[in-house]
Formats: sequence, C-alpha cells, structure tokens
Amino acid sequence: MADSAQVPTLVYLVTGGCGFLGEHIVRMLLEREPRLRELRVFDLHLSSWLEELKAGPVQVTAIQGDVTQAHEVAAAMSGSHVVIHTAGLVDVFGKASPKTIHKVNVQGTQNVIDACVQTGTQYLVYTSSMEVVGPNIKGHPFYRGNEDTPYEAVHSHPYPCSKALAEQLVLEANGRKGLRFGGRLFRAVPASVEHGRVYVGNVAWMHILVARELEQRAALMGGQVYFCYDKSPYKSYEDFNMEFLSPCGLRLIGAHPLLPYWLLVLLATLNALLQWLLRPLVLYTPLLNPYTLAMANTTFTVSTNKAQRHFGYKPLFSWEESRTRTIQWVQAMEGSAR
Ligand SMILES: NC(=O)C1=CN([C@@H]2O[C@H](COP(=O)(O)OP(=O)(O)OC[C@H]3O[C@@H](n4cnc5c(N)ncnc54)[C@H](O)[C@@H]3O)[C@@H](O)[C@H]2O)C=CC1
Ligand SMILES: C[C@@H](CO)CCC[C@@H](C)[C@H]1CC[C@H]2[C@@H]3[C@H](O)CC4=CC(=O)CC[C@]4(C)[C@H]3CC[C@]12C
Repeated sequence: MADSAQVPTLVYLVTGGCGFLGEHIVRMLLEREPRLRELRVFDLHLSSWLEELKAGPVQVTAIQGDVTQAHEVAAAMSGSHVVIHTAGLVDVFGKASPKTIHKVNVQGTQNVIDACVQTGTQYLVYTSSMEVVGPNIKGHPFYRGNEDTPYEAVHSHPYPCSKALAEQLVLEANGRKGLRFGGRLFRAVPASVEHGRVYVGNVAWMHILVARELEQRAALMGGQVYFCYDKSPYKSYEDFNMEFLSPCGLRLIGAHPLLPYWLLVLLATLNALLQWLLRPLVLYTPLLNPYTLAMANTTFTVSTNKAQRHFGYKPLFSWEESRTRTIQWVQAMEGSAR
C-alpha cells in the first residue's frame, strides 16, 4: 500500500505558470511531486509547450486567465489544495504604468488570497522579490544579509513598491479563515454512516430538465420517481458538512462519536419532552431530537443513473464547483448574520 506521500491526490494551481519561473515550477512539479493528481497552469498568455505536458499521468489543465479578474482566479482555484502564485509584471524599465504594475502585482495577489479563502485552498506560496528589501532609495548596501538582517526598506519605484505591498498582503493573510467561527464541533455520528447529499444547484437543474422533457417523454417519464444525485462524496452527515466548515475555520473533534449512542438518545428524548412542555410558552426546536438523531445515524445513499437514462440529466455543477459555491454561501450567511 503506497503511503499517502506517494498517492496522487493533490491539485496544484500555478499562476504565471508560463513565465520564466513558472515554467520551471510546472516542469519540476511534474517530475518531483508524486502526490500531484492535477496541475492547473493559469496564465494570461498560455504557451504551446503546455500541450506536450498533457501526455503524462498527471492531469495538466491550461487555464488562460487574468489575476486581476477575481472571478477568473476563483474559478481556477476551485478545488485546489495548493496555489503557487508567480504571476506578475516584472518591470523596472517603465514599459507598464505604475497603475498597471499595482493592478497586476498587488490587486492580482489580493484576488489570489481572496480566492484561497473563498474556495478553501489552504496553502499559498507567493513569489516575492529581493526588491522588497532593497536596495533602498538611499543606496544602502545589503552585504550578505539574511531574512533577519535589519535593513531600512524604503522604495519609490512602482515594481518594488508593488512587490512589498503584495508580500505584506500575503503575510497578513497567513492563518486567515473564511469565517471567524474558529470553533469546534464534537462528532456525534460515526464517520461510517454514509448520508446522501446533493448540491442545490444540481437539484434545481434536474427539476428544470424534468419539466422541459416531460411533455416530449410523457409515456416514459410520467408517474416515475427519480433520485437526485451528483458527484458529492459519500460521507457522514457531519464529515460532509466539514467540507464547507473546515475552510471557514471550524474543526470536528473526534474520530468517533464522543458520546455513546444511548446517551444521545436520552438527550434527544429530553429535548422532545422539553419541546412538549415548553410549547404553551415558547417554541423550542433543538437540532437534536429523536427523529434527527435517527436520520443522522442511518446510512442512506443512492447510486443511480435513471435520470440520465430517462431524460439526459447530468449534474450541472462539479463537486469542486458545488463545494466552492457552498463555502461562499456559508461565508455570505455569516456576513449577513453579523
Ligand atoms: N525574474 C526575476 O529576476 C525575478 C522575478 N521575481 C518574481 O517572480 C515572479 C515570476 O517572474 P518571472 O517568471 O521572472 O516573470 P515572467 O514575466 O517570465 O512571468 C510572469 C508570468 O506571469 C504572467 N502574467 C502577467 N500578468 C498576468 C496576469 N494579469 N494574469 C495572469 N498571468 C499574468 C505572464 O504572462 C508570465 O507568464 C514574479 O512575481 C516576479 O515578481 C522575483 C525575483 C526575481
Ligand atoms: C445529531 C446531530 C449531531 O451533529 C446531527 C443532526 C443532523 C440532522 C439535523 C440532519 C441529519 C439528516 C438530515 C435530514 C436528511 O438530510 C434528509 C432530509 C430530507 C429532506 O427532505 C428535508 C431535510 C432532511 C429531513 C434533513 C434534515 C436535517 C437532518 C435530520
């Protein structure tokens, strides 16, 4: 059994992947990162040499995009585990305006950071520059210094200013969570209890397709029941929720339920009793009641393609897109709850 360090499970995104440094990173990842499942190469200008890389075992996805466009960055980031952000304007010759340099190097980096937070990509590697340190505008030498050597970094040129600002954004974003939950949830349901979940966008899409095809295929579809499904992973109710809550800073404590099932049944029953006793005064509606506990603890998953066979249904949103959109929705809900 290959250890996890060797199993290709990771998705990397390299911005500026067609640049001088980016190409070296792309080629080296393919040669030296055994955990790589997919390598996304994001660049304003895609190079033809990318095509030769697609013949290998790792999925190489070329994405033409602009880091100054937040939605393009988020779309490329969706489902990535690691992003290496090298895209930038290297210009100390006045080819580009200070505004353009700032837009690409600073706003582009902010867009990458925001996309990480939105999509739950936890690891960002940023290519900074020695110019962030110096030489400063006073011409002070920096002789064989290190990261801790004191030096007055004072810049006026657009490029070093942009790299210094971008680096500061990245450093400040370290440890940032989508939400300020930062809380802990305690497992109550065994991880082995699979529960079927489907992204709401795919549920909506199936409804649209059924309504559209019903008239033409009434003989086949009339009176039929169709399970709704997509590529959402089979997980316990709580583990599935963590796909969206982990990127928002929540942690699920315990590999196994922390309380014995009989105690959960007792607590659920007490909740039901309390609800009954309090009903004349207040509506008490706890998450945990006998019904919800039973549902959460009963494996219920489907595997079917009847909807595809009968009316050509295919999920509109991939798992990665569904997950990203749900994380964004959770974050928006948290923002409106403040
Ligand atoms: N070349 C050098 O000596 C040094 C470079 N760096 C940094 O390394 C990184 C990469 O630099 P190089 O590979 O040398 O430059 P490069 O110009 O060869 O590569 C930059 C890549 O970014 C892409 N890019 C530019 N604007 C973009 C945008 N708006 N959206 C998406 N992609 C965009 C370009 O198409 C190019 O492929 C930059 O962040 C630079 O600041 C740091 C220190 C030294
Ligand atoms: C015991 C708790 C410890 O974390 C977990 C409680 C989870 C419950 C609130 C949910 C477990 C199963 C859910 C239901 C299931 O997904 C099927 C459903 C289908 C529907 O048509 C409506 C929603 C629901 C009943 C759903 C509701 C929430 C759960 C009971």
